[in-house]
Amino acid sequence: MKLQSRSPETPRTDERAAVAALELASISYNYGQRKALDDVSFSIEPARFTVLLGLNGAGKTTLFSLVSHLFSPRTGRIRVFGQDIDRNSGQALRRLGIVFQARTLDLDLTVRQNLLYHAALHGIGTRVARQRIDELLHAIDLTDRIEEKVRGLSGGQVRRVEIIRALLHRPSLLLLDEATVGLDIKSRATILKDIRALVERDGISVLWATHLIDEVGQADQVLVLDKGKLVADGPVATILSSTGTETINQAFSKLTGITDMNVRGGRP
Ligand SMILES: Nc1ncnc2c1ncn2[C@@H]1O[C@H](COP(=O)(O)OP(=O)(O)OP(=O)(O)O)[C@@H](O)[C@H]1O
Repeated sequence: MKLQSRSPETPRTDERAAVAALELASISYNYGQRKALDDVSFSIEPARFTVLLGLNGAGKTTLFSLVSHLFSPRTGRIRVFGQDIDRNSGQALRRLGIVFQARTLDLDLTVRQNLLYHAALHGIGTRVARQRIDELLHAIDLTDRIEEKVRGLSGGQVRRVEIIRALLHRPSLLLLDEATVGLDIKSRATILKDIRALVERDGISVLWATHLIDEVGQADQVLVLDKGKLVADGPVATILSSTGTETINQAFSKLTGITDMNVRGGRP
């Protein structure tokens, strides 16, 4: 069920003027015989915080791997700010920053070394890189750890370094895959607050993948993915009214058929 349906006669003037930050059209993906994504279509608005909500195995990581061009879909089309990920992959990927679920920093390098290395891979000169690293460390409150080896940081601090790394080339769209998984409540709240500030302050578009319903804010756009299918797409209020529910927790249960699973802070 797609909740944000729009009749053909509804005016689309605003949408024609604004290019979607991310647009997926009829994306399907199989691992052998297993269907991981089934005809998924949606678009997300620029400068919005959009939550991609789905249980483990729903297809969130597969979707991120397709958007970041690690995998190629056999069907459909993906555009980042209007740039087709297959035809103009360089331009599309330049606008994209990604924090994957798996941790990929070099544990034996310092925070600064990791960040400078990544900046060099993106062709950012050392002087500019140092300046951006300092700005981001300050914004994300990690300045005092810059000369420390990553091995010595907490899980939450490692995540924040990964977020800084994903922002170094100044992407317009940031994708985060279960960025708070395994972290304590305080670290989760800090990271979520920092990412929401990026949207408010800098106008960055964010796609935040999670299975934790309490990370959804009342003003967010929400995509609900269930067993590879998009089952809801819209603002929280629209999803509640379309499902006849009062909370996003109830709406999610109704849409996915789950009843008593813990999706409020632990792994379901
Ligand atoms: N490399 C793979 N080979 C075969 N099947 C896979 C592979 N990766 C994922 N899958 C399957 O594809 C489906 C979607 O998995 P995916 O990892 O995209 O979901 P997810 O929502 O990110 O879940 P999680 O939060 O647990 O990572 C699942 O059924 C999963 O078992």
